[in-house]
Amino acid sequence: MTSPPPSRGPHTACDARFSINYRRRAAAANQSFLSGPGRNRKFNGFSSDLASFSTVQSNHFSETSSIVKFNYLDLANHIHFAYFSASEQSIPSQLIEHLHQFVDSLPTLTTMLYKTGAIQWWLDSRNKTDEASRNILITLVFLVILWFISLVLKQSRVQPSSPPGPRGLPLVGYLPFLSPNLYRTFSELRNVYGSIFKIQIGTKLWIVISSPPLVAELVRDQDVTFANRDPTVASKIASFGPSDIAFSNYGHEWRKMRKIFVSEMLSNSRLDASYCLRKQQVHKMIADIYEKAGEVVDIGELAFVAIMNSVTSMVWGQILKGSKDAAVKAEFRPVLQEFMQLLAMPNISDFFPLLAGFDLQGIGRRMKAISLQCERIIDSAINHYNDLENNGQIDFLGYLLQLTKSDDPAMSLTIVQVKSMLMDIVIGGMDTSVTIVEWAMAEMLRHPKVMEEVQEELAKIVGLNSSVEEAHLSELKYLKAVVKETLRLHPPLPLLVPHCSSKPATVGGYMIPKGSQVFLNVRAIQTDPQLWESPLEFQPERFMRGSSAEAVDYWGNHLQFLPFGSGRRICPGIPLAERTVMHVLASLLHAFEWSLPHGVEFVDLSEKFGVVVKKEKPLVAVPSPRLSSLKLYSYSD
Ligand code: HEM
Repeated sequence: MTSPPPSRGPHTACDARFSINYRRRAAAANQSFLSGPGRNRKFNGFSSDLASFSTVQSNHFSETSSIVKFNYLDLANHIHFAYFSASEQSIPSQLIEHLHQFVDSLPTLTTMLYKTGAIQWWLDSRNKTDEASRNILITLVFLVILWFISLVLKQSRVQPSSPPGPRGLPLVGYLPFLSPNLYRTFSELRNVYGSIFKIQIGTKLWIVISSPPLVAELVRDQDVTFANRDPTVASKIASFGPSDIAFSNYGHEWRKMRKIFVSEMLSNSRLDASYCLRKQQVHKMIADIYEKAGEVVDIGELAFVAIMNSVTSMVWGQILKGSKDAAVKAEFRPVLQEFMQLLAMPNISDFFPLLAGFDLQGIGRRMKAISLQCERIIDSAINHYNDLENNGQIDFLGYLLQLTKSDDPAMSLTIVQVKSMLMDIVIGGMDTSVTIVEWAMAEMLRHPKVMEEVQEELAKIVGLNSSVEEAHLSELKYLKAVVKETLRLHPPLPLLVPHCSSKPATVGGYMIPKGSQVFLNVRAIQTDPQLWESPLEFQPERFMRGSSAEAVDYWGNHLQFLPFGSGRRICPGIPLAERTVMHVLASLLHAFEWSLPHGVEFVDLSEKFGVVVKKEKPLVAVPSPRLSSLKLYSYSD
């Protein structure tokens, strides 16, 4: 073995260039590494190794041709640069570790090669053949190292893992294990898999989320990505396409319809203007109940009639009068009931789109028939409007029909959009509001002290010689707390309306593929013991002044309480829902004392899962009048 060549003083220009580059990059890399926990140790180790190695070797190499030195230093420089770039990307820690090990071993490897004479051969080579072999070798080594680094970089781009979830059967996935009460299945799976899990149902991937931080990632950080819908076969038919607000994808037409809905149709001024229509229906309900004082009445049924009448009055005003109006309403009710049932039915066509053409359960066919009936009812109202040119009625239908003639593309609607928006009000607004009235009354019958307190508040604010008006509602703080507590324990849509991802996204560190259906389990969040004290107790006081949840509202700002959702898809009907539910409840409790029928000892709170989660058994109770004047119970058309 020949001894190492002696040092020949100062470094060449090439060394200097390497040294400047090296120092510049090392400084930058150090800075970057210092910002990442636990990385600086390795990097500093590597840089000092490489620096000392480069100094030692540059002394040894000074005897050899500058090409060799250039090649070697350039190679080191490239490795270092590639290593640095690799480190800049978020490479999984295991890969980083491998890369560190490899780079750390470079000086040792080279010393080994030197000792075995390989480098000496390289340095000593003088003839052309050796030089060519040496250059080929350098190129090969360089290529191998680049290949290794590119492999590491490629692996670093491995997608985050998919959320945990139960295994299903081949083809059908978890479908056979779903209970009709989806909420129950989701709660059981949450106990096993945590706040985010996936379920494969046929070809569909469901993601279920049930913690406020994950909800925030969805409805705040990535709201647009998750603002799509994946409507079922039945809901597509029901929403004419879909061409409505509830089932259309996020996009220009959806934004336009929603804007018209929120800022025009449900604006405070328009709701104030249509108050007389709602008020009439509430008075009619009180008069009807008075007729049955002392008898057992079905509260859900009464609320349904009052709310359906007030919603349909707002939708097509008073253009359908007397017997025509009564006939339409009588026809509408069973149609609506079947409509809701079909919407809630699990449909094979939704889980296996290839089978949709066969409509194996006949849900599509039945939904088409029901939708036609609804369309016929809406058409008959539209025809009346067309007959009564300039009749001055500016209810929802009149207003929307005007927009079909608008030249402004930002406001113009097609007739199909008008019909589907009317259906949104009827479908979205009716069952939800009726259900909340029924649950609130059920809870108050179970908690007579709460009912007493609401009635005391009503007596104080409204007085026993007046009827409740919408103007009183803002002062009824305790009743509002009762409504909030009911929405917390019995949200009508406990899983909201499923959202759908328009592109791949990451939530909670897990990969959510494009087209996944995402369920936000708000009911689980609203009864989470880590977020709520005594979460299963009905305690409206928790929302009253001075209590922990005093400031918690349902406008999507507090992610522990989301009965109407949050983000772009939040329910646009809150202003109308608030007025309707509060007015009906306040009137029922102000006008009557309520007691359980003879022989009934407790109120059963069992649930029936559907599009809306209702009471399984109808709520029945006995009313007795409590107002001072008979006039307050009278009603005339
Ligand atoms: C107590 C009564 C109500 C409750 C609890 C309720 C709840 C909800 C919920 C949870 C959503 C889904 C939000 C989401 O996907 O993130 C929703 C959507 C919707 N609600 Fe309501 N709602 C009520 C009343 C109303 C009323 C009165 C109307 C109509 C006047 C209405 C119209 C709609 C519409 C059109 C959507 C679809 C919004 C969209 O997809 O952009 N809702 N509602």
